[in-house]
Amino acid sequence: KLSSPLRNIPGPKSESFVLGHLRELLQQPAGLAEIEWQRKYGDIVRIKASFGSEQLLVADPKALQHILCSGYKWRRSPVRREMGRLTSGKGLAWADGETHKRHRKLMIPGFRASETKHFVPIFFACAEAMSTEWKKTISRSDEKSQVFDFTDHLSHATLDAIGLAAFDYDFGSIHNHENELAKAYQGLTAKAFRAPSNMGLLVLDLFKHVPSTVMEFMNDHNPRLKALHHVARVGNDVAKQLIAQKVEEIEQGTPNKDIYTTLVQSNLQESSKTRLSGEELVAQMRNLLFGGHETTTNTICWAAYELARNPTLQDKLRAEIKSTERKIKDRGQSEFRLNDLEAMPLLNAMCKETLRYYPIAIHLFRTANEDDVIPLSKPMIGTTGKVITNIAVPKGTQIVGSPQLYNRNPEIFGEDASEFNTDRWIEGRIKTEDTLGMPYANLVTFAAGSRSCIGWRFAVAELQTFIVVLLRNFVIESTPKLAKIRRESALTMVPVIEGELDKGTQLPLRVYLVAE
Ligand code: HEM
Repeated sequence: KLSSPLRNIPGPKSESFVLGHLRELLQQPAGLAEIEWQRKYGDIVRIKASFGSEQLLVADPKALQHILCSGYKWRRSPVRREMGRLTSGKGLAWADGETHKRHRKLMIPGFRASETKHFVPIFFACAEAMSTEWKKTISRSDEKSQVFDFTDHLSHATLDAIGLAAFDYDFGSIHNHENELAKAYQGLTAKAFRAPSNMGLLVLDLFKHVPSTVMEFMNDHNPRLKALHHVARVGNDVAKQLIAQKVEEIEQGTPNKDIYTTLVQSNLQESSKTRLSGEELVAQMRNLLFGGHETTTNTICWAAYELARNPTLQDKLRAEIKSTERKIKDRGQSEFRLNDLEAMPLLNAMCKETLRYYPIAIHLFRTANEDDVIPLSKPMIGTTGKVITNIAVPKGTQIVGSPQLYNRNPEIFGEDASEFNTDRWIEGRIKTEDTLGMPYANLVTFAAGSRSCIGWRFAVAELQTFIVVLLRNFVIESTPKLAKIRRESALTMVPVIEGELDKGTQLPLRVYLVAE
């Protein structure tokens, strides 16, 4: 299309006019097509959405930083915000512009480093509770080891962790699988978003032409979304009870240290103009549950997957854990604090490498709210052979930011960036100068800018803790099915087994007790 403002940007031809590249982007194993496109066309690729509409796949560091850190010049795309509303109500992930700024300001205090350190004992308790269950199962069997599906067990343990840390709410999910809220949230993303049909992809893309009120009405009355409607009802009821309880504790002068209490407390101090409404407060709770549960479950799973494949790395990490335990004992204490976790070089290399290689939030969808010029890290050759140093785009342009591609940039992460290798962090082979405003380790896994992940410190501390607890208790071993594990695209990047997709997320690993 000659009139297209993006016509000079190279990209693949699409085989389907109706669906463009949506199937390659959203149906295939996460990243497969993208990696191929990057290899062929570079860090900015023009791809098609439905009926010939165009979007840019962006992995260029400077372009990504420009877009993500533009304040509200580039907005989270309306369809993604609607997904935020469906999963969590009109809270932080849905809010836009000034409303988003207001929500975010009130949510931030619960996520500072000073708050995160209080959550570490909770993470340890949940990870240990899961380990105790595993030890019981192993001791009851005739074998010295057992195969556990990590996706299932970790999802219970991390649900308990987010419940206690964020709300002081005990799902009791490790021991009891009957809690209604827990059941509603278990595997929600995979249930709601895995393997969308061609029709599903088309409808999702066409929503970009539909006004948000119409989109909301259609979705609220769509019987196919009943799992999400159910989660909304159950979540709202629990959130209302929790708010009443928090307000009472604050009034009695006995507030807890969870994230939700901090939010309710900050909100009480706000002026009536900026204060969050009851509906907005309720939505924040569901935002935290949705944003903070399956994301961490799957990230810990991918870390365990890499550990199972690499016994030497496990041994080295276990040695680092043992030596830190001795230091903690020498100072008369018994358990790790946040400082101890952060002072462990290999543990942190493992966390960074896991988050680099498995950025579970697969895409960052943004729409230009005004005409703009996107700068590039390095010039590229356009389709006409002309050198392009920046890209002028009109208001309404859609981009898909790709953490998977950015995180594999060899100029930042080294020539072997397409492999999992913790050494790159230990040896300091990462380009850290001119970091792009990414919150953690120069990675775009948690996005960047005004809509970056608010829970990144929470997520990193939880990942650190679960690796420590898993490895001080167990040796993790591969199983024959490991060769068939693939990264499935389900809004987040989840492990599934080739040939067993109908079983949903799975990661069966063999676990032995660690020798004393
Ligand atoms: C490894 C774990 C995690 C990853 C990789 C991750 C990644 C992300 C990314 C990429 C975004 C931006 C999405 C976008 O703009 O399109 C985001 C937003 C968000 N995350 Fe996380 N996240 C993780 C864990 C958490 C945790 C533990 C919490 C809460 C306890 C959380 C709460 C949120 C919320 C509320 C937002 C919306 C922020 C806003 O729009 O202002 N996330 N996350």
